[in-house]
Amino acid sequence: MPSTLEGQITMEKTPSYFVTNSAPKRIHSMARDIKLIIVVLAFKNRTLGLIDASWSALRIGIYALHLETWLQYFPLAQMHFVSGERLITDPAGELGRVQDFLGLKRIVTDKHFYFNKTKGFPCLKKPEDSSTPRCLGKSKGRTHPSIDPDVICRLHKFYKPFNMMFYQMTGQNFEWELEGQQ
Ligand SMILES: Nc1ncnc2c1ncn2[C@@H]1O[C@H](COP(=O)(O)OS(=O)(=O)O)[C@@H](OP(=O)(O)O)[C@H]1O
Repeated sequence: MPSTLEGQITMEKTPSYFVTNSAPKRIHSMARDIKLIIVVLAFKNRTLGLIDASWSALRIGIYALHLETWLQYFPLAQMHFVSGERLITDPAGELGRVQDFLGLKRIVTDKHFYFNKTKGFPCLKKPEDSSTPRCLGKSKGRTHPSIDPDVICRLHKFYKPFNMMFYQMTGQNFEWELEGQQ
């Protein structure tokens, strides 16, 4: 990782940290004043958990459980939760809140995104290092398999109490119980 200069913010992205029990303690002993950004998504909108209904896949989505571990080391004020659903429907709004959380000026706005019909996702109009629009690669925004409605229903019942707990802990309702979400 390159050195962070005055006025720069170092960012590191490892999705698995949030679900790794040993991560909060180790990260806290390294840097206790960092800000944590966690992207969360209704189970139905995640691919992994649906392809492989193993315990480890199910466990990933029990956000309340993971958050409880993190709260033993970091206060909620140092965390920001990004709605994975809104990141797709309103990327500028969601990134606006991320910039606020990081204490940055809202530089990234609506004018940086457009909806790419072929990709089916928002893409960048003009990335920093190029003058041409850019979408995320093939491994992002994959086609999801269709799932038996009965399995969806059972997963819904499984996650509901954990989601309620998560909304209470974060003070944010991600509305995954609304029809069409989860
Ligand atoms: N703009 C845009 N383009 C493409 N994909 C988008 C976008 N915004 C959010 N998403 C969703 O992000 C999912 C992939 O994210 P990541 O691979 O970074 O997740 S992870 O790091 O592996 O946890 C990816 O999940 P999959 O649909 O399962 O591939 C998308 O649902």
